[in-house]
Amino acid sequence: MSERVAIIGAGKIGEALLAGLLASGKPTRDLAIVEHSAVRAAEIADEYKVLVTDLATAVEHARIVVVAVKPDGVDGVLAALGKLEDNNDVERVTVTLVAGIPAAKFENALPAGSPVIRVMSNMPLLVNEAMSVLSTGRYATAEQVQTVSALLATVGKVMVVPENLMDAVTAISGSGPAYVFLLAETMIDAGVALGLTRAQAAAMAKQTIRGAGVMLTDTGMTATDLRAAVTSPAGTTAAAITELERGGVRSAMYAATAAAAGRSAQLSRRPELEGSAGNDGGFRG
Ligand SMILES: NC(=O)C1=CN([C@@H]2O[C@H](COP(=O)(O)OP(=O)(O)OC[C@H]3O[C@@H](n4cnc5c(N)ncnc54)[C@H](OP(=O)(O)O)[C@@H]3O)[C@@H](O)[C@H]2O)C=CC1
Ligand SMILES: O=C(O)[C@@H]1CCC=N1
Repeated sequence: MSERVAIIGAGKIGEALLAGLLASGKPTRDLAIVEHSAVRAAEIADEYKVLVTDLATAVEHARIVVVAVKPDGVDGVLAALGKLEDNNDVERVTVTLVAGIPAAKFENALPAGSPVIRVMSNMPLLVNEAMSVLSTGRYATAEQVQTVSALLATVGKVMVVPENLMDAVTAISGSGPAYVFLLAETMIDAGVALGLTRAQAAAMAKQTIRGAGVMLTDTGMTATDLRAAVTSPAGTTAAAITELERGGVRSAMYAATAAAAGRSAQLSRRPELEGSAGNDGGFRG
């Protein structure tokens, strides 16, 4: 893959994408970063030895322009992209990683017919284990979808869905790593409460979640069958699961993901709400 990629916004997800692409072998010369914050820009240039530059320079030869700013920053990016002279000799595809914002918003602001692909990826980009889910805008060609899919396949798994599923995707795989990290955090605290040192509990929780994750992806067994395999009749796991059910773990997950999907839908109508406390209680991923 030799296409030059410009990433606008080198925050948490922009950096994760950058780091993942570099780790997967993409040459530094094929990447360019645009970052608002001068401090952050200097950190990224220092850490990754990559070109951090202005929008016009970054976009000039880019085949793929990735927008990785918060929803309330999209208008600013689109205004700046709209002011650029389109003297590119290659056709450019805009990839938006922004939660909640429809591809049509980009298509309406960019020059007529501009190809746009909306992607919900997730933080494991950083370790080349992302789940990236694409939906195709009105003007993106099959070849462009293939190009972007191939790029994202270097940093994890890729799936294509209709855009009306993107709020659900955001709730499951976009925000999903945070649910697992919360579980890990809680298991570690609970282990300390049971008498383990924090280091012991952390090592056990991390390896247990890693091992369970590999079993989920690599054995071909369902989550239900795997859980049953661990649960001996009248054993310790059954005792634990009885308490998790009593605590409403399933209904909490349904409610949590419904809240995330609702928030994504809300952002599509009111991106300026991003950053304000909504039904997520103000906690941010
Ligand atoms: N974090 C995650 O796990 C995931 C995030 N996303 C999506 O990715 C997007 C970014 O999220 P995240 O990385 O967490 O947010 P961050 O706030 O960490 O990163 C956004 C970065 O973009 C910069 N920025 C804002 N406007 C511009 C601009 N016009 N030009 C250049 N840089 C700009 C910001 O600078 P400054 O702070 O100075 O404004 C900031 O450094 C969001 O839309 C989110 O929905 C999607 C999937 C997962
Ligand atoms: O919390 C958020 O809004 C972003 C989108 C998915 C993960 N983080």
